[in-house]
Amino acid sequence: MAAQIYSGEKYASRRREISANLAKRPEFHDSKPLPFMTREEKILESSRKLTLISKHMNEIIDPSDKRELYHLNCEVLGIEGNPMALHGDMFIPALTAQASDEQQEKWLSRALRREIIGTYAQTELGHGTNLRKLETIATYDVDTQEFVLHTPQITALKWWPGNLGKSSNYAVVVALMIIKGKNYGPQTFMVPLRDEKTHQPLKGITIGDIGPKLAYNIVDNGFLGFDHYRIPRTNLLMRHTRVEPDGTFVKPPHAKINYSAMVHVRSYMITGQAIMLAYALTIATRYSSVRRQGQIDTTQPEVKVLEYQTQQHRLFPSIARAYAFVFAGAETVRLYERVLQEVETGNVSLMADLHALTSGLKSVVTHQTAQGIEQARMACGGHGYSQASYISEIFGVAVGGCTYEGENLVMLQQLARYLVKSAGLVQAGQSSKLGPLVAYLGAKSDSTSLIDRTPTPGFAEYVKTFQHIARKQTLKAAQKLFGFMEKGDTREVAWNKSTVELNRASRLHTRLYIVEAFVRRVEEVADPRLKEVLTDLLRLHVNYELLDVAAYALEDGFLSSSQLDYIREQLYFYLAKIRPNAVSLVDSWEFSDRELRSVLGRRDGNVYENLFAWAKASPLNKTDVLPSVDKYLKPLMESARASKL
Ligand SMILES: CCCCCCCCCCCCC/C=C/C(=O)SCCNC(=O)CCNC(=O)[C@H](O)C(C)(C)COP(=O)(O)OP(=O)(O)OC[C@H]1O[C@@H](n2cnc3c(N)ncnc32)[C@H](O)[C@@H]1OP(=O)(O)O
Ligand SMILES: Cc1cc2nc3c(=O)[nH]c(=O)nc-3n(C[C@H](O)[C@H](O)[C@H](O)COP(=O)(O)OP(=O)(O)OC[C@H]3O[C@@H](n4cnc5c(N)ncnc54)[C@H](O)[C@@H]3O)c2cc1C
Repeated sequence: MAAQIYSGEKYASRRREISANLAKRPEFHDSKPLPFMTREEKILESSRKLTLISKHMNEIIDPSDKRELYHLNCEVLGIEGNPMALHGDMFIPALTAQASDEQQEKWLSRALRREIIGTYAQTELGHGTNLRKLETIATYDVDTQEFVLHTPQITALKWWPGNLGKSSNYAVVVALMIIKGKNYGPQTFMVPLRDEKTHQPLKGITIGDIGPKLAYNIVDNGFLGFDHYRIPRTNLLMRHTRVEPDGTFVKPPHAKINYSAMVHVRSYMITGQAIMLAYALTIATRYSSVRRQGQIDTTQPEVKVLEYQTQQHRLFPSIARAYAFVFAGAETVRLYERVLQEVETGNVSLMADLHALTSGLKSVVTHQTAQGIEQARMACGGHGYSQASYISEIFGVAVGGCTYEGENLVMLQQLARYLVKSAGLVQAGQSSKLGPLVAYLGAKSDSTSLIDRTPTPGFAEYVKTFQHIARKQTLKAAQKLFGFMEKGDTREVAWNKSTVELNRASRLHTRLYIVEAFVRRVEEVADPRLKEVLTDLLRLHVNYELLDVAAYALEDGFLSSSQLDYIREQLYFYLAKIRPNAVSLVDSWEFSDRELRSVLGRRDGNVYENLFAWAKASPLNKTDVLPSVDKYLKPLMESARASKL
């Protein structure tokens, strides 16, 4: 099963080898539990381990293999980030996709060797979503052939970029490019921030950390201001866009080609989110198979809480989603790599499809992941609320994905733009022009769903029902938009009046895609035992997801209430059927205890002993009497006692 999750036996077994190798190297392990450290201690500890990784990486992994590096980072550094997180996630991808060969020789090679540390500085105090209104300006000075970076007002301060505050000495900075008074929109520049030897900020640069956040606090998200700060013309990233010495602007082959670092993260983060969801479910499912509370049969001992249907309903559909997301994530990474290669040859035809797909997936997956993690925390009762479970940290890190790389409701609108165009083609009788991701929009629905109308409905009946729902909502939302426009609204006003419906269409389209990705993967599985378990999980998934969106199919009679009853019964049937495999389904992700960092979720199942040992190690228990008691509480009680006398 691990080979299914990790798209092949090769990487699945490499993960095991890497974990086994690290188990023998105590210097790579957390020196104490992360929840017992201050933010400063965590950053120090993470930097220590980062240095070890840089020194010994070649002995443990193939550093050219992104996935091996990712696993090494998960084991050693964990999810709370590290001082070079953005270096790998965005700085290197931005240089790879946007720097010219010459620039890559100068900077990318140094970045890969970790001679310099970089980040991606785009968001500002006043603007994150609307990139065209960024306020940092890069004005071209033809005389000196330099760009002058400037922060004209407080809202123009860069704000949020990861590792900007304290760790990075370079950044790919996004600024509005002005040449001879003309605004050429957001462009990307390579900008030195700190002296390479002293690490002091360079003259003209104001820089620092933005303070603690909900989670992800090892990362020093930062602020950055420029005071007429000059960089050479050749620091504009010029793989696709160019500015000649005389200020002539040479357009890229696609207007949004500079957004590639964002598309990179959106493509990879689907897998990252699936893994975080699986972390939380591993913890909660293992704990639920140890925790005993209450009885189902009063003549029998107390049961494991995993026997309760409500507990299964709380956890198992999310287990299915974690599998679905990791399968969908593998597809987005494949498409991203393909588009990256094609863009190199000047072919930008798939950029819009990739953008639409990743915009929808990032939004739906992060939202459902956060929901699933929070349910997993609650499924652990009181102990879930303790940081010993580590689920609160997993939640905090994962839920950040709803905001970063494009606020979810905004990114759903990006997909909606694509869907509306596709709906326009259908309306114009040009369905043959629809791309493969939206071809279903041009098909005709059956009059009713065939679920429960055939002896054992196959996945095709479910897929058709999801297609019907997504098609109906897309065409309806587009019609609403077109209707407002016909009545005289501008497109923008009409769009704003239709966005709740449009975003619904985007979610339904994306959920259909996720179901299809799951079906595609299960169909490929050859091993019959594996296929049976995955088929059960997929059946749970399709029934659960369909129930969740059934209102759309009930309102036009595509599904009847008796079919809905059938879907509910199927759901309950598969909850029970999956129960014996539940622990194996989470164990199949093969997370080591070090990677999970959860006292509740450890493989040995000795929850109570482990919890007690953890509590005893809490910094508050180092002494029996705290200074706060000596200083305040004792005098308070003493004076209360004295006044009574
Ligand atoms: C192995 C496992 C690995 C796991 C790895 C996990 C990684 C985890 C990493 C965690 C690190 C997190 C770090 C976070 C970093 C950041 O957050 S960086 C900042 C991110 N910021 C954003 O995402 C901003 C969101 N805003 C936008 O993207 C844009 O402003 C916008 C909303 C898309 C609008 O852009 P604008 O330029 O104003 O567009 P318009 O002029 O309106 O045109 C829209 C048309 O452009 C098309 N388009 C937009 N983007 C793209 C694109 N990227 N590619 C192709 N096309 C694009 C869009 O479709 C519109 O087209 P039309 O409909 O045809 O007009
Ligand atoms: C953990 C984390 C890490 C980050 N790392 C980086 C980084 O490394 N580099 C970097 O540059 N940035 C980074 N960011 C910033 C992040 O990319 C932005 O916060 C994000 O893109 C959202 O933009 P915003 O903050 O401007 O939100 P806003 O756009 O202000 O969103 C506020 C609300 O307005 C709504 N809204 C905005 N525009 C529209 C619209 N057109 N239609 C309808 N509703 C709208 C949103 O849906 C939301 O409800 C990070 C953020 C976080 C939380």
